[in-house]
Amino acid sequence: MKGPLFYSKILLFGEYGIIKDSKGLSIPYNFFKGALKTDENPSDTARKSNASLREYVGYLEMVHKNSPDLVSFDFDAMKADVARGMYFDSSIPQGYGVGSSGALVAAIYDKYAQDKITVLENLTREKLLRLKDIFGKMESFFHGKSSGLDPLNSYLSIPILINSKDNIESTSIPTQNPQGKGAVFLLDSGSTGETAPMVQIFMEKMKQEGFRNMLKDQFIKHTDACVEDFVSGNVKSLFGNLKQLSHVVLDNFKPMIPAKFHDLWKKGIETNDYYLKLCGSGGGGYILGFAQDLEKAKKALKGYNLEVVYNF
Ligand SMILES: Nc1ncnc2c1ncn2[C@@H]1O[C@H](COP(=O)(O)OP(=O)(O)O)[C@@H](O)[C@H]1O
Ligand SMILES: C[C@@](O)(CCOP(=O)(O)O)CC(=O)O
Repeated sequence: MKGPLFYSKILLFGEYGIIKDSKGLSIPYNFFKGALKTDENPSDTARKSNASLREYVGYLEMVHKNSPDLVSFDFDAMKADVARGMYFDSSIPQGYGVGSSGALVAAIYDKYAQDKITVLENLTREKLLRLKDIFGKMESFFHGKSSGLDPLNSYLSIPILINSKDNIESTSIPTQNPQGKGAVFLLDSGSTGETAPMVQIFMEKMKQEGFRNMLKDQFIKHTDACVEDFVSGNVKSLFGNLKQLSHVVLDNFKPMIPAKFHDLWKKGIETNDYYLKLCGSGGGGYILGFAQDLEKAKKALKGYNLEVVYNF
């Protein structure tokens, strides 16, 4: 893969909550990546990607028309490249919660945005927020309401901490301990999920007062506590809060958890061998797991495909 590369991300905490006003923490995941490319003899996948970019150009024109002050692009170059068959050559699985659309959005902004905010300049809080706004609009094409955090993470390739809607910063996370027994891992659900309908379900649920209260008093409370614990390296407290978060998600975000994982999710909470949470919008794709003792978790999850992404 040539050209600037854009990586997948893992939203450790904050899915759905960050659309409202929770904290969030997102880290680059360099295992998967993508770049814009043009081939002499495009494959079927390349053609399909190109067709989707064709539609995307029209959407971006509309975004620019509606909000000319937000962002503008070199549309002539973009259209010419797309007509020549440009596509997003990407190993990032789609609908797996690791930000395939985010990386694509970051790549398009990087190549075609005018007066773009670059990675090299001093990224003040204002610039980060502006980028997040632009990316939120750009990514909406792929899944309706978007916080813009996925493309921001992919564009900057650094961990991003969301303190609240209008307070975000780049951050560092505690260094990994390769000898540590604890781990964060991805669990492959074996099927893809679709972000758009999941976000739609969430927005529908938000019309109910009971759900809104649960979100504020439980989901966001535990999410915020997890973010604080993770960033400060407070592992003991983190696992207490993770258990509560896992529980609240199982009780209130059932459509986002593939049915065949409901029992496994519950078993983790009961045995404390591991705690599961959503990875991105859910509905399929990856599920994110946390274990204090990875070997124990592996035994309990025998037969499932685990990919370790962080060691405590
Ligand atoms: N390589 C690609 N080429 C063209 N479009 C892509 C590519 N990768 C992702 N997309 C677009 O992004 C969508 C998936 O993004 P999304 O629903 O946000 O899921 P996720 O971010 O979890 O992968 C796809 O349906 C497709 O429209
Ligand atoms: C559900 C949400 O909070 C995260 C979505 O992540 P993904 O598109 O599934 O990678 C939406 C968003 O913040 O853009």
